[in-house]
Amino acid sequence: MKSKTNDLWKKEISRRDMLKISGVGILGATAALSGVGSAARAIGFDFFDDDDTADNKIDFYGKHQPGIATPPPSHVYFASLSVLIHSESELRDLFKDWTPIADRLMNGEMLEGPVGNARPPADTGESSGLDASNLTLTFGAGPSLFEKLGIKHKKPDELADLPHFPGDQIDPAYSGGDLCIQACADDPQVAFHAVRNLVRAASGKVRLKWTQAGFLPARKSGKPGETPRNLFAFKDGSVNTDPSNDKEMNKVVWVRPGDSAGWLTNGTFLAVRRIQMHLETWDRTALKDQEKTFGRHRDSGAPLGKKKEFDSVDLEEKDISGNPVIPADSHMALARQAKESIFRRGYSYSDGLVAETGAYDAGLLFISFQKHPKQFIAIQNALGRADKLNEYITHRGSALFACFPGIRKGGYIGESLFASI
Ligand SMILES: C=CC1=C(C)c2cc3[nH]c(cc4nc(cc5[nH]c(cc1n2)c(C)c5CCC(=O)O)C(CCC(=O)O)=C4C)c(C)c3C=C
Ligand SMILES: [Fe+2]
Repeated sequence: MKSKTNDLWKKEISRRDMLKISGVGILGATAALSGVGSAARAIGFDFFDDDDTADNKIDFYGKHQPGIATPPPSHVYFASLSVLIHSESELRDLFKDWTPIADRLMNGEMLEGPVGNARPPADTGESSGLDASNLTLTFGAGPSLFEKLGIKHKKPDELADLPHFPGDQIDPAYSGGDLCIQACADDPQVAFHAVRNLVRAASGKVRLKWTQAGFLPARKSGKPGETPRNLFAFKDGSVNTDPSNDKEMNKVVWVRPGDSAGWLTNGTFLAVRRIQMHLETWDRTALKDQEKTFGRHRDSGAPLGKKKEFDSVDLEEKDISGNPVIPADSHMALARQAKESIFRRGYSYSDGLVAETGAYDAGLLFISFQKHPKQFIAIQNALGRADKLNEYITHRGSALFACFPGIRKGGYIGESLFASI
């Protein structure tokens, strides 16, 4: 914290300052931290951990979790976890332990603890010298969590494994999970480091189930605000929910009071699909067929028959032979058929080869946020049945998580879940 110490007048104090004052040392063991937290609260101070002066830093605290409406940095490290604990109180302790760590990671700070050559360093260390890199950490709970912890009564009904969709070839190795951590950052090493250190701090309480790294074009190499291209070279995200528009986000993404379980208010549902894209087949496909597949021009991103990316889409328009200009089986036409909206925030991935075929194991780590999973399900049902794009893709991984509301200063991850009955 570079400048917040004199905010004592405002009754705000950082955990680090508090630790210094109490002589515990900077961010010691998390057990020590929670003790200091109570001490701080007891004398009337609120936490004020966010280091607003840190470089390239996103706020950890707020009404909604970061990593949803915040601009997507160029890398993701997505981790699905299995819990090894058995009770709600153990989960609460885990989230209390993770909170100051997540805050510190998002401030671009190294984890600190007891030192000495005879023990492993407190921080795994690979982000040493790197800044916060716009790291965001987003935490979610999968349907299986509630059963494992004996709290099925707290599971929102709509939080269930996604159904089987036509054409799915789902591999359990990339599916499900009790918890998820979505780490996004402009530096892939920062995203990886964050997950690694959170999982390490929870040793014996969670283990990794599956992970997936992903990427977007680096923000600094493209024109600002330009829609990124996917691995089929098409602009992906031209029509999407606008994360800066609160009205739209409230309609499409954020759970509002009465929409779901009360504890999920201001949270959302995260659907994730690991979708292999058959690059070899695509690269043998004529440009006009590629464009008919999406219903858009490749270079401009414009709807077929139009000039500019954001020109309006007219699915009724016919060519001189009376055929639709935008084919009815194009990805865009079918995605619209469901008349549902979602907020897409996916990343490309490339993971070596598929052993059996020697093909690229590359594609889209599709991630969407919506206030109810039925929004995603309706669109995927429409696509799964008839999408021309299905000739070029295979869905291989699938999971659904309920992402907690944002974390309040002085609070902890998932707090509302434990306050609910
Ligand atoms: C269930 C939801 C969706 C999945 C799964 C999905 C996979 C997928 N999409 C592309 C590439 C593009 N998608 C585009 C548009 C688009 N896609 C969805 C939903 C899913 N896509 C929606 C709701 C939309 C918007 C439709 C509209 O209202 O116009 C586009 C066009 C450009 C754009 O608007 O973003 C592309 C390109 C791939 C490659 C893929 C799986 C690998
Ligand atoms: Fe799409």
